[in-house]
Amino acid sequence: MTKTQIYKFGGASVKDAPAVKNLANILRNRLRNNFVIVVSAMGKTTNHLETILSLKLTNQDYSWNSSNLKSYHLDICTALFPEGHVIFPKIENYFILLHHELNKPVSKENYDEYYDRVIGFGEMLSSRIVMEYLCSQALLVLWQDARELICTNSDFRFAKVDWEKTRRNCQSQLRPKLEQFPVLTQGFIGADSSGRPTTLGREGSDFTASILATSLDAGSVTIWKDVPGVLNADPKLFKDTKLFSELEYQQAAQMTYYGASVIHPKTIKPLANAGIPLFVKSFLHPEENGTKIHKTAKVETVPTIILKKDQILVSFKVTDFTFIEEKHIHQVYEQLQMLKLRANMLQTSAITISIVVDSQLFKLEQLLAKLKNDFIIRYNEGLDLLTVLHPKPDSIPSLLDGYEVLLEQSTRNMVQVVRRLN
Ligand SMILES: Nc1ncnc2c1ncn2[C@@H]1O[C@H](COP(=O)(O)OP(=O)(O)O)[C@@H](O)[C@H]1O
Ligand SMILES: N[C@@H](CC(=O)OP(=O)(O)O)C(=O)O
Repeated sequence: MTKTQIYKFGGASVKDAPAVKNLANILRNRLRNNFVIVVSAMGKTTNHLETILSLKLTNQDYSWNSSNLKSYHLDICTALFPEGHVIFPKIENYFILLHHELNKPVSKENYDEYYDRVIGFGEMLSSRIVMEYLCSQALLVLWQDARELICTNSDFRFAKVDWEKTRRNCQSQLRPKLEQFPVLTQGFIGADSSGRPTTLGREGSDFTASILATSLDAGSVTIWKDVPGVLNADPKLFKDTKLFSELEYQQAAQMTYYGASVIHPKTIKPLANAGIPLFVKSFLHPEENGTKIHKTAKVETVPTIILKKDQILVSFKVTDFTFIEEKHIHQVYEQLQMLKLRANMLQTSAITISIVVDSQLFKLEQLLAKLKNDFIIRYNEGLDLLTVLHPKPDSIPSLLDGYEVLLEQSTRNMVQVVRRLN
């Protein structure tokens, strides 16, 4: 049997009815057996579910938000299906289940588990709609609940994959189906060993494609995006970007590590280990080659700009007239780990440790509470972290025009700057 091929379609590629039709057109001449399709929630559904969750958490009314979300999905269905189609009661049913979950109590203590029970509804809705539409177009696919495949620990919202169990599930449950029909499943979601829903971290559907690929010894993974492939900067933020036709696994992984959001950072390593190529292609121009990420001797040295927004710069100053030692860094990192926060940048001086972290619900206040007795802590919110790989002398100044620089760090191959709009 030929090797499995995996296609992943993210939120932008299923954001409305024309997008779903376009997805079907992409599959029309490409679909065959031994084919897995991974879909994310439609458009910005996950963000909307997060809004509903935070309204619920703060005892505010979310009925307007949830009825909007329902109308959004029903409007897409109205444009795709004839009246009376089975999809309509299915969507109604998902929203009944969603409200059932939302009627349960939530607190800061059970928030992460609660979040994972609710947030996966986006992927459930999307995968049902896409599956029904493909079948209505004579593109027969089987629907698979990803929570029966992707086995994780119970680290809710940031669950870690149990690779052995996931591989066993894929081989025993998915492989026999794939011999008959292509299978469509959800990205981003999994379940722990007790069957409780978990998620792999925001934007984790790319990672799902990679997990399934390694568990099935796939031939390739293709992720379909609204850009021509991987570029040397986000084209929505920067002009005159350049497409990489190919990238070495490590170079692509490095870009994602610093925040190039076109690929989820965990996606590449499993594929690199298994030698499975990753294609990033445009769903708007599917005939174009896009970017191939694979084992290659080619080293790209084009200046590459990565911008992470909504960053917080936190500085910890020792209080006892000593200097910064390893134990202080350890203390800060220990708390970051407990809070599942990553330092996107770290700088130490004689008496201060400065870190840059993503802005995340509750996290800053928890970090401050834990460390306020040992350090004088100051922070600045709403910052940009700019990383330039392979910078040229003229790469940086224009990026700082109109900005104040709060922190800067450079090596031979990289410059990182924390900036704030003047
Ligand atoms: N270096 C880059 N090359 C291409 N796109 C990038 C890059 N960095 C960021 N992006 C952004 O990534 C987006 C695609 O990723 P994403 O929105 O997560 O897709 P989806 O959710 O549909 O899977 C693009 O629209 C683009 O704005
Ligand atoms: N829907 C989830 C998972 C995901 O990966 O989505 P996308 O493929 O649209 O980035 C999220 O928005 O986080």
